[in-house]
Amino acid sequence: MARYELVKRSVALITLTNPPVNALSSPVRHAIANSMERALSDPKVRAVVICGENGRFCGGADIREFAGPLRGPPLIPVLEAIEAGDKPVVAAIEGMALGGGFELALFCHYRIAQSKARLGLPEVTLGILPAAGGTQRLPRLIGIPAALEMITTGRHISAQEALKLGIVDQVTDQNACETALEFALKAVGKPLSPRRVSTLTTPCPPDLDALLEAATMQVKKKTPGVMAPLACIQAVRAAATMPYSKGMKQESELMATLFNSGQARALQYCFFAQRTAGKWTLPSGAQWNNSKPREIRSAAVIGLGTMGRGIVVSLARVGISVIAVESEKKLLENGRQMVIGMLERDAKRRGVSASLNLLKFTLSLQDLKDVDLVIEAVFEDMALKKRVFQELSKVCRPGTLLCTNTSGLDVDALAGVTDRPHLVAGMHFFSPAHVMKLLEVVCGPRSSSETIATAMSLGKKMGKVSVAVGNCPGFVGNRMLKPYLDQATFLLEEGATPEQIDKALEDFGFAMGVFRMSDLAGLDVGWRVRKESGLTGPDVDPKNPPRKRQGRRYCPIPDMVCEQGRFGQKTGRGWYKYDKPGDTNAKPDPLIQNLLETYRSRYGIQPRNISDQEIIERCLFVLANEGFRILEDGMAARPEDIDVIYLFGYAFPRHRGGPMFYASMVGLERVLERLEHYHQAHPDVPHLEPITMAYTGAQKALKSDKLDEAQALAKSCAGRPDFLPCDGLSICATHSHGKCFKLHWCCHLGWCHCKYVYQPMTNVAQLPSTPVPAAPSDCTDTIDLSISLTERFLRISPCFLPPPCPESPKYCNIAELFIDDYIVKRINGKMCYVQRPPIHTEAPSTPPQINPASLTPQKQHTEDKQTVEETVKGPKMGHCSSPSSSEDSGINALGGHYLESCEEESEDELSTDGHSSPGSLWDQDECTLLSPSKSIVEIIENIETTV
Ligand SMILES: CC(C)(COP(=O)(O)OP(=O)(O)OC[C@H]1O[C@@H](n2cnc3c(N)ncnc32)[C@H](O)[C@@H]1OP(=O)(O)O)[C@@H](O)C(=O)NCCC(=O)NCCSC(=O)/C=C/CCCCCCCCCCCCC(=O)O
Repeated sequence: MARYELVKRSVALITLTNPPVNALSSPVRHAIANSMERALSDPKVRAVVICGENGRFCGGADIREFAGPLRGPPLIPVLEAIEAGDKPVVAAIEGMALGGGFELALFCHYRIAQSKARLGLPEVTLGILPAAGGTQRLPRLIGIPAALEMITTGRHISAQEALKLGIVDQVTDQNACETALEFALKAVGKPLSPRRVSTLTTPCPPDLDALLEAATMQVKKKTPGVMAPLACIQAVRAAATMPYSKGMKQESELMATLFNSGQARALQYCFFAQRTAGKWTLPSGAQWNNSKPREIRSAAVIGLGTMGRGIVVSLARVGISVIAVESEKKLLENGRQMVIGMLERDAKRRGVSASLNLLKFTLSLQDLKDVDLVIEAVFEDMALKKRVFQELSKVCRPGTLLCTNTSGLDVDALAGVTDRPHLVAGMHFFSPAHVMKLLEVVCGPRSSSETIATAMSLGKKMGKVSVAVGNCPGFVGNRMLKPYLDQATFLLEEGATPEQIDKALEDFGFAMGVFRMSDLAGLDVGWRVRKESGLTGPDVDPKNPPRKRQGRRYCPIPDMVCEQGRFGQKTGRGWYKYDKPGDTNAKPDPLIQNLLETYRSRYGIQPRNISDQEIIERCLFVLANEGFRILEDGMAARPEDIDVIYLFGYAFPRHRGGPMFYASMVGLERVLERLEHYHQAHPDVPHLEPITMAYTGAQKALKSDKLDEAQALAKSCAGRPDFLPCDGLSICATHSHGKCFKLHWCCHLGWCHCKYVYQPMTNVAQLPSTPVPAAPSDCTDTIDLSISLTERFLRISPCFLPPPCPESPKYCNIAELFIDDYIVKRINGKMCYVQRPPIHTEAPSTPPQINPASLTPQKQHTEDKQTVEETVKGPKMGHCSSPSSSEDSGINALGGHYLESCEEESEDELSTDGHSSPGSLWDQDECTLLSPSKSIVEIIENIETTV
């Protein structure tokens, strides 16, 4: 965790060794403390240099540690020992010094930075503040205004800026460590007192109050409702007005408030969710670490509208040569000028030269024959896109990847008109494409893993946050947007105003409410989509437009607004009025108020007072509900992906974590209950129907496939602030992923989290129960299973049919379950919770014979799975096509049963062994995840129990 060396015979070199970012985990803090003690007590040592391995000084505190009880030596005393020592300590900063890493450097007496290094205090972005003295030391070093800016924004600065501000003493183009060693030797003998930042007086500007007040106003405007920046300002005030020790106390009190807040939890979740999204995974088993992307050197973009232009800029500025295609000379010329202007402005801003030489503009698709990848960005019209893809198929060399920038059309239908469906994928950019960070990479059923890997890697190269999604109308983001918009307009019908709804959403944290956002985006876009999908158009009676269309509630008000030529900001009128077209200052419009009143009286709707709570619940719970449907349909791999899409594509407030995380913070049972309540009030709005009530068991992948992915996911969740090991008191009825299943991590409010199902956990205390009749003492029908339950599901369960007991007991259950007093079983297609009898005897017997080869954990493609299952010795399950049947049935949070895919009479158990501790599991390698453990299976006769 830290290496200690004596170099140049008199300098102690302490190297932090905690890849990938040398975070200050407990062992690292230990190692620093020990190394410093050793250096200070060794008479040979005259100076100390601290650096980080692999060219990275330190990425700060280990954020994963924030999730659990704080262990190990506290950071501040460890750092104080550095400053207090009587030997000069020099920080050699390469790569980055962030957060606690930067604070570590501030405790050193000198700082040397490599010229490419970045420094900063990003804690505020994690919902906390720099609580290892950062808020007290930085103002003392560089003054209040500069420190305030760095601390409240979390901005990373360059080494040069750090030098200018007086944070570092020297910047070098050479190796920072070598330079620091030389520097340290020269510092020996010089007085250390002036180098101790804690002893400095904060330069206090005369207008301190005004400065802090202005900063407060700015923060409130920029991040309304977010606590951490405000706490940062208070801490910085303490640096200016209090002695160091009191300021430190204030800093730690403010930290304590933030540390346990939901906002901190949400923001830390966002940090990890963003990184998790890059680790894409497909139902086929292909994923980020087993699929190789192609290198893309040349690309083409078809269509130079707003989207096409943004995509060209995004490609060219990362060094990819681009051929831009338009259909008409005038459009091409217009597009060329705009693209060049955009690239020049972008280059100026970044202080580099514009890469105009990478661009070529053409009217001919023939010019695309040699490019590596094409992104089609023509008008959102399926027939047009199909023509383009047919043409591309003829023109481009056989290996060229063909991507479409559609916002919701069927990518597979486009793939189908080409000669290379496996090389077709969607790349859904968000407008403006050179600014917006989100990219949805749409995987069609025929897209190859190489195609997806290439699109994901290209997105990353372009600086996008790329998320792999499935191919369904609207993909993930726009599919969820529809029910959200619907709720907003239904609320208008029922009595709310656009201002009221927007205010509630803005108070929640959105930068813009739904109606202001729609005005900005343009109302005509949605109108056209509704016309194309047959929801509105000339056939609709304009005087009396029906409020139910295509079998569900429909609000015609948006169409009526468009019919008046009100398309939003661009026309100067929309849901609001603007002083002139293009203006952004939205003002309530009495004409809209009028329209709403007339509408309501025409349909006999009695307007009612609608609370902000109802607005938030209906708009946001329906969003999460659709998210759960998307997970269920397998169109997103995990809730993090959905949240990342909403954070980066739809400006969901980051301190709320995203719609899925927010729902879990509210409490999923509460969300379900409210959805049910609203659905009862509005039964003609299917999107309000809670997902667990509508569960259909859509995933059909083989069980072994699911388990592999669940394992990988569970492993990746270990130690994260938003996921905790199962408390053992709750169970997931569908999966029976109890704590002993070794696969299960639940989100902090009790939802079973795995790739395929996101199921509520039920507290055992709330489970209905039926006592189990005592097993006969001479029980011969008990089998000792010397394999883990995971393996049993994967390989062994066929052995249990027909049951080994000649008397053919009707029901099977596993005695050692994940919850002490309960067993879970499926009886006649129903999940039952059965209470264990008070005294229980186990009679081990011979384990079933297993083909050892079949126990090797395998990640394989679907075709291979059959082979594995065929190697299992023993009779096959007669009643259920795969051992995955447990995934297809269960009991939901509201106690309702839903159908399973097995036959009605099937009787198999759903349970786990009882011996795992998730905490220790993740240290093991992939193979031991499936290593055998003991479990007892009992066959119990004739239990009459239903729930
Ligand atoms: C710029 C980066 C560092 C690197 O970027 P990049 O190269 O692109 O790599 P990434 O993909 O981002 O990251 C690679 C992997 O590393 C993981 N990672 C990165 N940083 C950390 C970290 N700091 N901790 C843990 N893990 C980290 C990342 O997840 C990737 O993992 P994986 O490959 O996906 O598995 C970039 O990563 C970056 O920006 N990192 C974050 C930098 C940051 O924000 N640092 C600040 C951290 S917070 C901090 O330092 C706080 C300091 C104050 C400490 C004070 C402690 C006192 C606590 C007491 C509280 C008392 C309250 C008690 C109240 C009570 O209950 O009573």
